[in-house]
Amino acid sequence: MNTAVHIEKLTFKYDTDEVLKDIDIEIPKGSFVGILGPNGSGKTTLLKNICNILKPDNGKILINNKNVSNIKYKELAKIIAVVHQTSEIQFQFSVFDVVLMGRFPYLSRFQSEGKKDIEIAKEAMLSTGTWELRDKSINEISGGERQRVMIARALTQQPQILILDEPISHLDIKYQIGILDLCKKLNVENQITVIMTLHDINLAGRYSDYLILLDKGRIKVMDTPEKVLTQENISNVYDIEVDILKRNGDKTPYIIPI
Ligand SMILES: Nc1ncnc2c1ncn2[C@@H]1O[C@H](COP(=O)(O)OP(=O)(O)OP(=O)(O)O)[C@@H](O)[C@H]1O
Repeated sequence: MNTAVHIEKLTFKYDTDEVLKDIDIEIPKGSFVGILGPNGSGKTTLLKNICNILKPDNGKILINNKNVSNIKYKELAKIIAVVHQTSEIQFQFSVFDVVLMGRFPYLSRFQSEGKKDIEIAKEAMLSTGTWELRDKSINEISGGERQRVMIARALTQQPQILILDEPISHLDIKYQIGILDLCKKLNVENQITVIMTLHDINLAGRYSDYLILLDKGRIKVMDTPEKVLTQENISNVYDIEVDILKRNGDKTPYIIPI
């Protein structure tokens, strides 16, 4: 298998308690992977370990078969782009400048962006519906608009792997579907590996090739949505009773809490 991210025997703790335990995952290149799990189960911590913001206490993470801790910052930024749950930007940058910052891995220290960089940023903004916001200050747009701007910045990095932490949490239903459709299109047409955490189990099932279900820092199961979204798995991990529905001709199960 051609593997984009290979995690071997990873454990991680912030203080004394292990937040991630014995994590073994292989994410195939070009796949769309959804990470599910209750609040505090370790989803964000896992994403931060994958992109080298946090260092594992044990085990290792290979990106394109190279240990992530040995990949230089700018090199890693050409491979992985991350959209965090919250993103503080202190200065009054324009939305366009923030998106253009996504080109930093491709520029040397004092080099400014050229025509090609500006074109790439514009294209990313058009595809995320943020081009109209370009002259506004980044601190004067709504939470949902900001979320789309941060996705545009990540696309401007032209990554091989796109990591998104709750990318649709502030979005209305139209933009939720719009952003997930866009990620799927990038995934299918450009073979970008997409890894995202989501709280919406049904949307995660609908878009993902594989789901990872985390439970108290451990992997309960990683498999296709059909195999992960079972009454047993959901009630064990979330402690709720659910019904499973399937629409005609649709393989993906739908979860309805009882
Ligand atoms: N910076 C930190 N220092 C100490 N503990 C932390 C820190 N960040 C998270 N934790 C703890 O680690 C555990 C996992 O947190 P994490 O944010 O990874 O969970 P999550 O699954 O992403 O949760 P959510 O769905 O609420 O976003 C939680 O118990 C949390 O309290």
